[in-house]
Amino acid sequence: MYGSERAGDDAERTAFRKSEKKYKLYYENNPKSSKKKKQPKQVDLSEVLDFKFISELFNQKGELPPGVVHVNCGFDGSVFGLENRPGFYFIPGAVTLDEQCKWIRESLTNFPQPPNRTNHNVIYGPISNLFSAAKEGKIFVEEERSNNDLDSDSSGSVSNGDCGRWTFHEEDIARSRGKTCKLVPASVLLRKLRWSTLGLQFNWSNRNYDVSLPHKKIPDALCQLAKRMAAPAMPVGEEFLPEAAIVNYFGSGDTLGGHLDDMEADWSKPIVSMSFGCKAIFLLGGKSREDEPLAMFLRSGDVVLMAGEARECFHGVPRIFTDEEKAEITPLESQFSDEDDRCFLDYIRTSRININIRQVY
Ligand SMILES: O=C(O)CCC(=O)C(=O)O
Ligand SMILES: [Fe+2]
Repeated sequence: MYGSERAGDDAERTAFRKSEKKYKLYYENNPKSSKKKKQPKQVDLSEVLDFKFISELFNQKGELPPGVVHVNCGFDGSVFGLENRPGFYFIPGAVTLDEQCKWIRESLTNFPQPPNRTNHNVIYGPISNLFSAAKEGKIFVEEERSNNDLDSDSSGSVSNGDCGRWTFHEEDIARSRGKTCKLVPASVLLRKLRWSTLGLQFNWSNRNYDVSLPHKKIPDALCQLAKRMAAPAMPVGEEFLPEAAIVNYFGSGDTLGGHLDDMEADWSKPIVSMSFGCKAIFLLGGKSREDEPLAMFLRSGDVVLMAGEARECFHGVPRIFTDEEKAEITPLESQFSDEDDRCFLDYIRTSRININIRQVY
């Protein structure tokens, strides 16, 4: 479902796919000799629902656009729904700026730490301290393997079955070994980090939760936040129990293809999906890929809930906006203005992070 995967021919022609193509990032064809930075092609955003604007209009005048409803549920802040998508909730600006910063930091430092798995696991095995290695300009080096090296872990380096042993090194040491070993800068690996999983670990090959994989509980503060956010979509008298979370990382041009999240047992429980960093377009389709999806903006701090019938709706993220004006992260940038936070600032200026939290059983 990630951007690099190819959809089949039939999938190419669905209403959902057409919408994905409409909003996807394309560049203008600059003449080859031009030294100018690549310019993104302009896209018509007039049909994209903007819940920030909807919320402002509702608070000022009590007005709502056709098809949008205000949900009266005692939540501290406005909650909106869609007439023809029961179980879908949008809470604009639900997460405070302080909390946004906290979860951005956690998503980059602690969440990708073993035993949590990331997309890098299959190639490199578990990687510890990727963010600090990137910050320090380190290089990941594959050591030459001898037979008795395999699966030994005494040096603190990583070994994972068929993967070699990879270790972070200072640049000069790494380059001196570069003639015989594979090298990957930590900054490249950080850029290519696409997901990490918290709590019960999701196995992407079998598309199920693998309870036999080692895991840590989701941090308590994140559970508390998710419980509070889930409330508008919860059956009366029940409490949301966060058991697993997927953290998605998007750089410029990255997409999340249309999909359903159907591996959880009880679809009456919501998926709590929180957005951080650059603004994105979210597509909410229907139960078939043939149904015309609705496009909406997701900004840093927005929360989306998908419960009940909305759990059966295709959805995805065809676009994030990384240009200064459209990313809408000025308040976040000022929070990361300290010199020590430079690396967070650099990352988030061109990235989006989504944390979606699930009750599995
Ligand atoms: O990034 C988003 O807003 C959506 C993420 C999502 O749908 C998922 O991880 O299943
Ligand atoms: Fe999803």
